[in-house]
Amino acid sequence: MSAPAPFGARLAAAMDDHGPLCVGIDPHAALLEAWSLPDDASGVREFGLRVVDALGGRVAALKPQAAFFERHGSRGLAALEDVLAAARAAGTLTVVDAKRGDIGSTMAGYAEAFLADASPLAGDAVTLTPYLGVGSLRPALDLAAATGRGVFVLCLTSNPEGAAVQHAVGPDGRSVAAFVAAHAATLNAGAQPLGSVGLVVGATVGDAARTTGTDLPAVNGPLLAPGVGAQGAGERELAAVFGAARGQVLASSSRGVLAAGPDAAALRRAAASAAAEVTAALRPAR
Ligand SMILES: O=C(O)c1cc(=O)[nH]c(=O)n1[C@@H]1O[C@H](COP(=O)(O)O)[C@@H](O)[C@H]1O
Repeated sequence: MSAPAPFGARLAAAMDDHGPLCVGIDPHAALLEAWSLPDDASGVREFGLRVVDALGGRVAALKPQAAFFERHGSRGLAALEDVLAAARAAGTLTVVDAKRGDIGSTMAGYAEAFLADASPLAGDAVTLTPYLGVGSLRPALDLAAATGRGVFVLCLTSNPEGAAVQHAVGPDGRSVAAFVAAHAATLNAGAQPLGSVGLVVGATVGDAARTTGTDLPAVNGPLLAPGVGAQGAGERELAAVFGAARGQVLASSSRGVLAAGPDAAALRRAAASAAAEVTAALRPAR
């Protein structure tokens, strides 16, 4: 069997086809109630499958939030596996939002869980946290490269508390965010049209890329931008945060789209409207 195209190339094609929108699958207890689903593993499974059913083949990517499945234990994890399998069958890219990071030897275990071909928890990409050192992520980066998968490493997160860590300046005078971005840039060097080592940069971070000296265009990889919708960011914020890196951005919205459910047609309308908004911001007519 031939090796799959690298994640960056597959994502770039999906963004061209559907617009640069990722819809998060975040089965919060309040949303389960609003969708008349039980707050248990069967509820999160049904929630996820309905989102895939409504939006599979219509958006660039889906991003199940592992936390909301893990809170239901082993049955919740089985539900996440089923949702990932359904998205795969629908031909839609998935980002498993698990935010893992550990010392290298343990990181190899997380990498096997979320990036190995044989793992039922593997999507097309996984979110990673670099705060045990970017070098500690090596097992995940290697396995992602070997299997045609991708990663999104936290860089400038959408929450206000992130700045205290991410804007901090190290002994070499570089901010933590700039250091993480430079690492990704090295790994993505020469990749066409986009590398597979992505970063998370919230759509709510204002001018943080500039003030922290984080060179986003140089990353040459995808930039996952949560914060659209429920956290308040829209067209103006996206354009301001990303500037010359706009073409690399995969904007992400969870509650902003999910609140329209459970009706499939309403979910589709909400996703189409969010996709139009982020497309206007990120891919203005040339
Ligand atoms: O990695 C993420 O996706 C992420 C990073 C970040 O900086 N901020 C952020 O909100 N997220 C995730 O994006 C989703 C945002 O959900 P909404 O605020 O409902 O759109 C949640 O699943 C968060 O965990």
